Amino acid sequence: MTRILEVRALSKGFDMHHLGASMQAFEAISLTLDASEFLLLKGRNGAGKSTLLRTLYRSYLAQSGEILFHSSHGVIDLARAADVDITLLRRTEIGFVTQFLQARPRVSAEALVAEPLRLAGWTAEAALDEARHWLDAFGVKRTLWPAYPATFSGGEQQKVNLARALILPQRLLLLDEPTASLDASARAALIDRLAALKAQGTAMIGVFHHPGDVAQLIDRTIDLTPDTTPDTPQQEDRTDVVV
Ligand SMILES: Nc1ncnc2c1ncn2[C@@H]1O[C@H](COP(=O)(O)OP(=O)(O)OP(=O)(O)O)[C@@H](O)[C@H]1O
Repeated sequence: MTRILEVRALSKGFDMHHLGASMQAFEAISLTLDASEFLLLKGRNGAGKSTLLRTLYRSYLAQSGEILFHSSHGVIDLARAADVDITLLRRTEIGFVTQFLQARPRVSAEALVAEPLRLAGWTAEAALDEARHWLDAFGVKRTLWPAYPATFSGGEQQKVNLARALILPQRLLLLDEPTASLDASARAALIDRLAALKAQGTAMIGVFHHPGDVAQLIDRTIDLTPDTTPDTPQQEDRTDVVV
């Protein structure tokens, strides 16, 4: 078993300056994740699922605790790593998949999807070929490939986003409701891609409104709702603790 992530006593709160108050999104979370494991985060609205994913990705700074990521270069605490290291890891080892595309002015859909490969050293031609393959796999119409995604429908933008986010195998993939508003064939393509990445060793932590979509991928479940007790067999097998 190859360890990918060890989260120790991780907490995150927000200062709400306009109210002169702070609120705790989650507190003292500990978990481990190995290669090829898929961990489902569940919990009621506002339980902190998205905030935990964003804290792991370092979009948010942790309040306390450790996020020990076993990178290909050694163990690094994502809670404390320098921004430059985080940028590099995001390029090569840690992916974040949401339903929202960050379109850029005058960048075509195919160029946007090819970009991670270009940054990884692929030639322009090979990267474009691969990008087109994934745009096709996710069901983006051929006529849209050279167009700018800013004007695409929500679902089309989401498919471009998935192609871009999943084109390169990563060590760790954070999934924040990636199936929301996808049509059935794109959902099937996404699940196929996640299954292939999992088989190749990618570890995944995901939030899904309809976990049934990914039922066959889930190895363990953690409930972030405060005061919940483990309720799945997978959890009882393991020592992960959410307090
Ligand atoms: N940037 C922020 N500033 C202040 N409070 C925030 C911020 N982001 C999230 N919160 C608060 O943190 C709590 C957890 O939010 P989060 O979005 O992580 O919940 P969630 O479990 O993903 O919810 P949902 O199922 O509704 O998507 C909520 O009470 C939310 O209001």
